[in-house]
Amino acid sequence: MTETRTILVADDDRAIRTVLTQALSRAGYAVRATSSAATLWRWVEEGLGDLVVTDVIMPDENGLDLVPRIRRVRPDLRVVVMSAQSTFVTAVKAAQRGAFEYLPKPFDLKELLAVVARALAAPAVIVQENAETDGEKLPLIGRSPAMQDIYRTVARLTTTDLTVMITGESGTGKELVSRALHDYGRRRAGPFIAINMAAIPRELIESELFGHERGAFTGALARGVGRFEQAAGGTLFLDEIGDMPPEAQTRLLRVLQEGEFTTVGGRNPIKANVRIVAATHRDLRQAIRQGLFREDLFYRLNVVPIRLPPLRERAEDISLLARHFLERAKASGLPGKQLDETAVDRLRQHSWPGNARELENLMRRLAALYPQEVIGADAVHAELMDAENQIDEGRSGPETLEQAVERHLSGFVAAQRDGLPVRDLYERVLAEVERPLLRLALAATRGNQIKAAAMLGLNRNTLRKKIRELDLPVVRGLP
Ligand SMILES: Nc1ncnc2c1ncn2[C@@H]1O[C@H](COP(=O)(O)OP(=O)(O)OP(=O)(O)O)[C@@H](O)[C@H]1O
Repeated sequence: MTETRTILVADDDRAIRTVLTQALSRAGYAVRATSSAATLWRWVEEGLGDLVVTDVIMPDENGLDLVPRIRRVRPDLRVVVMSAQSTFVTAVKAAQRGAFEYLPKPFDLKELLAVVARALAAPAVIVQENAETDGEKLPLIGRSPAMQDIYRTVARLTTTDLTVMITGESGTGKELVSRALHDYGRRRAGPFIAINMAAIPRELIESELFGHERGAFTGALARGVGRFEQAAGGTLFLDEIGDMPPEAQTRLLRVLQEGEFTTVGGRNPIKANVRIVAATHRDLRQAIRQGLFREDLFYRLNVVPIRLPPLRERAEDISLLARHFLERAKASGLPGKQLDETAVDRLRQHSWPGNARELENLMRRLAALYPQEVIGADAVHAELMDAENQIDEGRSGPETLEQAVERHLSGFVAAQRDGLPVRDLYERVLAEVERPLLRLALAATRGNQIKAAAMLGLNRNTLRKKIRELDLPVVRGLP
């Protein structure tokens, strides 16, 4: 029989102690629970317990302050921190002080039990205490579960130098997250250097990244220092990595493999000393299938992926963010404004294709243009409509597929509003797109399913299955 493990629980809320004690006992652990940090500390000093689960705010001491002390006297004793103050800074502090895991309250018991099991099973590693970042100013706003997951990941990453790949639509905060990784990470004393692949002429990207020797190309009058060298000791943020030209991709891959680089026109290898954070709004897997992005480079960069959800998937963050942006606008010299509840409701109805950046711009406009101190739904609505009209007018060139689909679907949804309930809409709409797509691919390859599958980037069996499901005619050699 395996020995019973003992969990030490500290929380000043009796209800939480009861629930945790019951759940952990039922799962086969012995439990000791207390409401005070002092008692927890005494147990730890006496050598009791195999794991600590502690709250942050307790009447006599902050649970986070206990973590480094616990780790000093009992480095093997893992600590799980729970907190209702579920902010980015709490998550980072818990990670930096050596907590094994951080659980934002409320959490579900299954999650807690999984964390407890993991903590007890994890091999004993001595977590180095990391120097602390100070300040409570929050770099990232949002309390949605999706953001909590991101805080936890970012917090854990601040104690490592692992390469990170951030994906997300434009304006979701990719640059902000990369800055937080740097500002709260081990390299924060070093530089943070950003380079945007989409903003630099393709032929200059290699020399921008790696530097060049004098005379390496026409116009290279002096030696140029590249971003890799500038970022030494710090973080290099490769923005819009999906837009990197193929030659630069090959060169970057070599740097990641070998840990050193040479300047354009140079011979002597220079040791790379950067933490790389890459970001993209593109679907890189699709770019790989299209032969536009190197798969081997992708795997080198995608060591820890972070996906930033679009704002419409975390509507509960909109009001916090909006108020945060109004504060920022005020700090930059614009008049201070409040939003009333109707304004917040109207904000929640919008789909935010430009994500947090769009919300930030809207808040700045409201602060600058409206005289009243309290902003209501009317002002928000008027500004949203105005921005939409401007986009429509400014739209040049042919309509994109996405726009066409959206136009079509909004008409469809509006027509159904008072009619019968809509069913299976997702399947039906996808079939509408899939059918012409497959038909065209088959026509273009004269019914050759191998070629059509390659063209579509689909597996041959998947294509065959889809042809059957969509009831498409199979014709060979035509037209
Ligand atoms: N969670 C957040 N909390 C506070 N501010 C945010 C948050 N997310 C985004 N912002 C703000 O929104 C703006 C856009 O964010 P950012 O530039 O990081 O987006 P991005 O994903 O890098 O965009 P792009 O892909 O267009 O470069 C910035 O001013 C940023 O400070």
